[in-house]
Amino acid sequence: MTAPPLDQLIASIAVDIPDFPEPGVVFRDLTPVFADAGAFRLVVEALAASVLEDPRVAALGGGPADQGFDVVVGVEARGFLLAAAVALAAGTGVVPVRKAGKLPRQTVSADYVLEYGTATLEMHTDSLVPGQRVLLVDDVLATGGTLEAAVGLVEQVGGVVSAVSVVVELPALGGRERLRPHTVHALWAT
Ligand SMILES: O=P(O)(O)OC[C@H]1O[C@H](OP(=O)(O)OP(=O)(O)O)[C@H](O)[C@@H]1O
Ligand SMILES: Nc1ncnc2[nH]cnc12
Repeated sequence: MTAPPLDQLIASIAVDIPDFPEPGVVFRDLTPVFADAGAFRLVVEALAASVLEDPRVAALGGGPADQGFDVVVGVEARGFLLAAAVALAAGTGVVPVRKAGKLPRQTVSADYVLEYGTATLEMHTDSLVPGQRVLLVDDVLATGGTLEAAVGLVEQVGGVVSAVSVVVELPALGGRERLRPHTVHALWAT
């Protein structure tokens, strides 16, 4: 039996929760995907390969062995589950974008609106080397408010976003358009 395509595998394991965390929101719960050893490995490997496999960003590469990014940046909290694993698979380090008040040294910060609320993200000002190429990772791209804020922080501290990679994109909410001109990779769109 052949394995299903990755988007079908993710779709078959993820769970939709209507009206969570507020009425009208369909929450895409990916925790069962992360809990499945085989699916988690495939997801992590696909995210790590996402820049390399995209001809649009081939120009960013430094040679055949170059994967198109130097470091992985992950967004608290669910993005952390992915970012550390992707960095390990890619052989890079990992840098956190955190919710407000968690980082101990000098930070840049950005307020933002997401599908079901508002929040503030922060990043250490010295967390990236100027010019360092970043793969920005999160679990869900909904309105794009979170990742737009994270892109802004990466750029403020001198990073260059190679691509934004997520497990699931909700295209009806327009996040991809909001992140233009940055390249967005999604393993599943629903
Ligand atoms: O595209 P958007 O509309 O901005 O929504 C996407 C964001 O929402 C979720 O995070 P949440 O703020 O719920 O935090 P969590 O990871 O701590 O659960 C998700 O992990 C993304 O970061
Ligand atoms: N519909 C949704 N499901 C899961 N996480 C989200 N983050 C923002 N919108 C979401």
